[in-house]
Amino acid sequence: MSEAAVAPGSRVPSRPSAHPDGCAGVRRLAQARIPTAHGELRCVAYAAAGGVEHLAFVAGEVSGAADALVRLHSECATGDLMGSLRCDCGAQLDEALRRVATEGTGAVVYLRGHEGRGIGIAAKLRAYQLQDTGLDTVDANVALGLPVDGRDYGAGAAILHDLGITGVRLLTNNPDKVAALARHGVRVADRVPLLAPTHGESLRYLRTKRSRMGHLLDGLDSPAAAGTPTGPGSSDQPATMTTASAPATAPAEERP
Ligand SMILES: Nc1nc2c(ncn2[C@@H]2O[C@H](COP(=O)(O)OP(=O)(O)OP(=O)(O)O)[C@@H](O)[C@H]2O)c(=O)[nH]1
Ligand SMILES: [Zn+2]
Repeated sequence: MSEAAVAPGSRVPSRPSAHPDGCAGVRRLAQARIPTAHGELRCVAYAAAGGVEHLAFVAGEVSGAADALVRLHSECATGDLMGSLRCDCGAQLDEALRRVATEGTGAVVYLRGHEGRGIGIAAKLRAYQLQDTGLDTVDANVALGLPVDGRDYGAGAAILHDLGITGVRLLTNNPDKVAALARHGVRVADRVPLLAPTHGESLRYLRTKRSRMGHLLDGLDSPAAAGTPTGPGSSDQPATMTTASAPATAPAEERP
């Protein structure tokens, strides 16, 4: 079934990697020490296919690690740079950096070219416009004739390989990301949930990720999250997202 054929409201099928047999090559370009609010990290820049430059922010000595704490973070200019509350990316990135720096070893790999789940920033903005007319994040991509999720993790796997990381504890709520890394030869020893505070606008997006993309997001139905006001102009006070079990009667999935 092609992604364009995803029926509205239905679960998106898992996507096999475009490169099931190996990792896209990357080339190490440069590195430098980067002091951050969470501690000192080493930033390594890589060149990948198509002229894309990825970044790895590394804490401590990871070479030879079989269970390094790792985040593969997809670029999101609106969330990561500008603090958009339409998604949880910015808060997830900050939390991942904090966790890796606190642990003292590990890496946050920042994957450029993943913007908008691979469709690019302009197309993501078009998708946002469609979402403001009622489509959810999956159907908006489909309506544009674009993949629901066009990301490939070959370069990410190659970067881990270059760093000498043989196995990871992966910071993610996305089981497809775990499977994709495994297909690229990275042993995923564990999946570590990465839950960010929810806001009125991101709650709808997160519920779609859970219901249609299989993301493992416990706690979305906790009273704090469910009670968060939604829509433009709503309070931007975060509702803490926890791993508490959901109540028996979950609110309807997002459809404005
Ligand atoms: N096309 C599209 N992309 C989005 C939208 N919201 C966020 N993104 C992009 O989605 C990417 C992040 O993917 P997510 O599905 O939020 O999370 P994930 O990385 O798969 O999973 P986690 O590891 O749990 O964070 C970033 O590149 C964002 O730019 C949206 O509504 N439409
Ligand atoms: Zn985002």
